[in-house]
This record gives sequence, structure tokens and C-alpha cells, in this order.
Amino acid sequence: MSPRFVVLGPPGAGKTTVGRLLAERLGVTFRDTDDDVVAAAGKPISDIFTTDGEPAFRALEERAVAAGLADHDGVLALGGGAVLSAATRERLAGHTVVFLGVGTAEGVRRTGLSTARPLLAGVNPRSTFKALLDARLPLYREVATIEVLTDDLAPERVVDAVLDRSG
Ligand SMILES: Nc1ncnc2c1ncn2[C@@H]1O[C@H](COP(=O)(O)OP(=O)(O)OP(=O)(O)O)[C@@H](O)[C@H]1O
Ligand SMILES: O=C(O)C1=C[C@@H](O)[C@@H](O)[C@H](O)C1
Ligand SMILES: [Mg+2]
Repeated sequence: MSPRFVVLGPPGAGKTTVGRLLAERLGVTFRDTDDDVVAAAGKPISDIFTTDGEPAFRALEERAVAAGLADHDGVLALGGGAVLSAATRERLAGHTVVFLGVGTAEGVRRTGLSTARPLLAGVNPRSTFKALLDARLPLYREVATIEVLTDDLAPERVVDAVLDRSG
């Protein structure tokens, strides 16, 4: 069993929004590893970060991604930082992996000041977002088989682009 599509990208790229729509379009189920981590930990992501720390979150995330890749046959969205794990990047080989891209201005606009995203909760979300993008772009591109820049596309049009490019 293997997901039809694995969806990844930075916060605000639309992994959850587009992943859900893509699953609806295909008539398959949607799963988000962020939700699986919350269920496993029994608390919200922001609490895991503040109480247990980012490494504890990353360990739970790595496990949730491995389980999703093994058990889920619909659309699987990963957390924005899942690609930081080399083991996860290796596990993604052979899967259809969609990288949803978003530029800094649009990414910051979409994520706003939400405290649900602990890594963007600092004093300067713009520079934080840019640094995160710069560090992760090569990792997203290393594992992606399809890339769609979402800045100027409504979510349904992002789904169209993904399906167009998946042949
Ligand atoms: N293509 C798009 N055009 C405009 N707004 C969008 C688009 N995709 C997502 N959004 C909006 O941006 C916000 C973030 O989207 P979403 O939660 O799907 O991102 P995400 O990639 O799952 O982020 P996270 O990494 O935090 O889980 C939501 O308010 C959503 O409605
Ligand atoms: O970009 C990130 O590192 C994160 C993105 C979210 O999906 C969550 O997985 C968490 O807030 C961390
Ligand atoms: Mg999401």
C-alpha cells in the first residue's frame, strides 16, 4: 500500500487545503501527519514544542510519516519540516511527491500571526519564513517529483496543476 500523492512544502503552501481537495477530486481519503502527531501526543503541536521541545516533535513526526507511507493509500500531507529528517527523505524515494511552493510574501500573508505555528511565532515572521525557505528549498526539491508554485493559483487550480503534471 502506498499513498497516491504525498504533499509537502513550507507552512502556508496549502498542504492541508490542497491535499484535501486533491483527495476529494480523486475520491480517496486524506491524511495529515500533523494530525497523527497531535493524536499520538494527545496535545496540540504548539504544546509539544513548548513542553517537550522540537527534537521530540521531530521524532514523533518521523514515526507518523513512516506509518503514513506504509499504511495510507490516499493523499498524505506531511508537516512542513518533515523533510529535515534524512530518514524521511530516504523513505520518500519511489513515491509520487508533490512540492507545493510559496514565496515569502504570500507565505507570511497566509500564515498570518497564527500561534499554531510555533516556528513562525517570533518577532519577525518575514525573516523567519525566508530563512526557513532558504534552508529547506533544496530538501523539498531533493524529494519532489512534481513542483507547483502556488502564489498566484487558487487551491482548485493548484489541484489542476498537480493532476496535469502527474500524467
Ligand atoms: N493556493 C492558495 N491560495 C490562497 N490561499 C491559500 C492557498 N492555499 C492555502 N491557502 C490558505 O493559506 C492558509 C494556510 O493553508 P494550509 O493550512 O493548507 O497550509 P499548510 O501548508 O497545510 O500549512 P502548515 O504547514 O502550517 O500545516 C489557509 O488559510 C488556506 O486557506
Ligand atoms: O514547518 C515546520 O517545521 C512545521 C510545520 C507544521 O506543518 C507543523 O508540522 C509544525 O508546526 C512544524
Ligand atoms: Mg497543514
